[in-house]
Amino acid sequence: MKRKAIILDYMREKRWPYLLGFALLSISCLMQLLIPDILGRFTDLLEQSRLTLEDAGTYALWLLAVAVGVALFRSMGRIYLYRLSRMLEMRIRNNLFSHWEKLSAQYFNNQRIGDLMSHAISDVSVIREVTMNGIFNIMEALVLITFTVVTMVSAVNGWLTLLTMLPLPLLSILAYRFNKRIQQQSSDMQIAVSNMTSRVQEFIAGIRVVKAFVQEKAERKHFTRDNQYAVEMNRRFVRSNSLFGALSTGIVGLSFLISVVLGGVLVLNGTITLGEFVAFNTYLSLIMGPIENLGKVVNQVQRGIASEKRLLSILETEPEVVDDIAAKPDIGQLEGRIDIRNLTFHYPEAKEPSLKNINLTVPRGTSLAIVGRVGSGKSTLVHLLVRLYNPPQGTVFIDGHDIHEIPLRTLRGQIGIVPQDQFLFSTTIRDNISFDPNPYTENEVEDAAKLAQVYENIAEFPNRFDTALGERGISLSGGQRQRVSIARALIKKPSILIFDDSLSAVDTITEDLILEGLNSVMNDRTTIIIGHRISSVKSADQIVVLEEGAIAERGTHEELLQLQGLYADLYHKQMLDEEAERFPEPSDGSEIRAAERDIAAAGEQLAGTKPAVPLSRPQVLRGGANG
Ligand SMILES: Nc1ncnc2c1ncn2[C@@H]1O[C@H](COP(=O)(O)OP(=O)(O)OP(=O)(O)O)[C@@H](O)[C@H]1O
Repeated sequence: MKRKAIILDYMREKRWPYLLGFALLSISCLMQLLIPDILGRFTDLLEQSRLTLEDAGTYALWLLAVAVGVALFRSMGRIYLYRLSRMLEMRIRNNLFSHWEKLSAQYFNNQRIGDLMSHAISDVSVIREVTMNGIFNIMEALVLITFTVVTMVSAVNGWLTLLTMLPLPLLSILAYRFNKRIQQQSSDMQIAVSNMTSRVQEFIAGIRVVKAFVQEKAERKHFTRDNQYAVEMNRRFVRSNSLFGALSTGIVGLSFLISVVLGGVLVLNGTITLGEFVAFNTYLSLIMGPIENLGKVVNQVQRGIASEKRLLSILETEPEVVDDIAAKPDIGQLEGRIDIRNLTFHYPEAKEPSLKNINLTVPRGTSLAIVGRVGSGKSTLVHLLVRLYNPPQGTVFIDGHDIHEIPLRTLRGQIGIVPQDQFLFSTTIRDNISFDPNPYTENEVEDAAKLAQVYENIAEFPNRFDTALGERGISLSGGQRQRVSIARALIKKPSILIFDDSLSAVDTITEDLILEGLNSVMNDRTTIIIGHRISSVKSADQIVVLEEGAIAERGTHEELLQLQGLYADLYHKQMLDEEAERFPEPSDGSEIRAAERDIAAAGEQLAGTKPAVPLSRPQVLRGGANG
């Protein structure tokens, strides 16, 4: 649905509650008009020496009653209007969150977290301010100024009113002149704050890298620069705001000066009474606040428009990956046969395709392993299977259905993916494992953890499955995190299970245990394993080697070895490395040096890079094909 205006649409929808708030405020404004009148009458009686003690008491009681009434209705109106704007704030945040949920992975690739946080916090708060204080001030100003001016004309003097009001149009001209500048500065200020937020967020997420590379000083320098810039932007904004505030106060003061001078002359020549003069100046002081506030409201509204524009640009971003019109809701259980036909895929704005003419069939219940260098397109291929990105129509099929025909919920609900980035939420291990719309029993959570070979680790934690994880599961080791994310995919008992380089952080013995365990549950299910270790891919029913987005080799482990290509090179390199490890201290070192030369040569050939130092085992195993 296209949204035209967040604030106006909301006010239109809540017009009756807003009218009620307006009515409460109007009553308080009208009651305020009684105060100058009471003071005027009191002054006239005093001047004519006709004031009795009883009159004084009555006037005092009236003033008290009016003050209580004004306070009561004004605060009721304020509370009421504030509640409406808090509800709008909550609604925008919810809409923003659910809209973000619909947007594609590509959208988030192009955004910085700081910008998103700034939209969620600053922009929404600015809108709340506009609808809270802004609308309150506009309503109060409209009612109070209109009624007061009418009373000033009818009850005191038309000319005096006209002349004292004369400087006020200057306020509108001033607001117009400041309009663009303040809006631009508000946006610069928000960008500066979001730059700073992004830097802090990135610094905290990468704290270990920063420390390991001794980059604290450099990071501090960058942060100080961003911080100074944010303060400077804020200063510019405050300077313009203050200048505007000062000039508008000056204009209001000028009108007060005219009132005192001209009003004094009118009293002296007997055109108005002293009581009317006092009442007139009290009327004027009543509208001074609202007139000043009008100036502020102009600023608030300007900032609100800028924030509304930014929020609308997010809320109007069309989600790229949605259920197609062709989606068939009756597609239920998937069996897991995968067919990929002539798949060529470009990321938006990428010059080169990341996948080129892929043709592949994975029968139900079989396993496919994908190996290849860094950036050869392995993750892209599996991301297309879960439609994190949209493959072209007619290229990817599951059980014979084009995946565009399979409702997203069905598709993703039946594919268990263990992503390369084993992101865990800052909640308990149990919640991380059972992260699925379906509820799971304690036994199911434990079974998944057992299959993923992480049960024993969890059982050793004092709170077992209730152990809370820090941000990104910081209290777990890399291997433990990887296994918890494996358990999270296994618990769904998916028709298709995908490991995107997800066994890299576990040792080979644990890897064997995980793969063995999987055999028992994956009988009828299809498995795709992306890996760099031969040990994790060699028993797959078919193995494909990707090279620059295209399938360079395919076959079983034995077939690929016979082919003597990239796969065989990777295998020999890893074998050599294992040999080197088995004979750590040869008599004169010549064997290990020879092995190291072979490994380095294989590494260069496969990864296209020249290792600066002889490779150690883990480097070879994980860095061979992926450089
Ligand atoms: N969101 C994206 N937008 C544009 N290009 C992308 C995007 N994601 C990946 N690429 C590019 O697509 C190509 C394939 O990337 P992909 O992540 O699929 O490689 P990979 O084989 O999984 O690498 P690795 O072994 O490092 O995981 C690379 O050239 C990469 O730079």
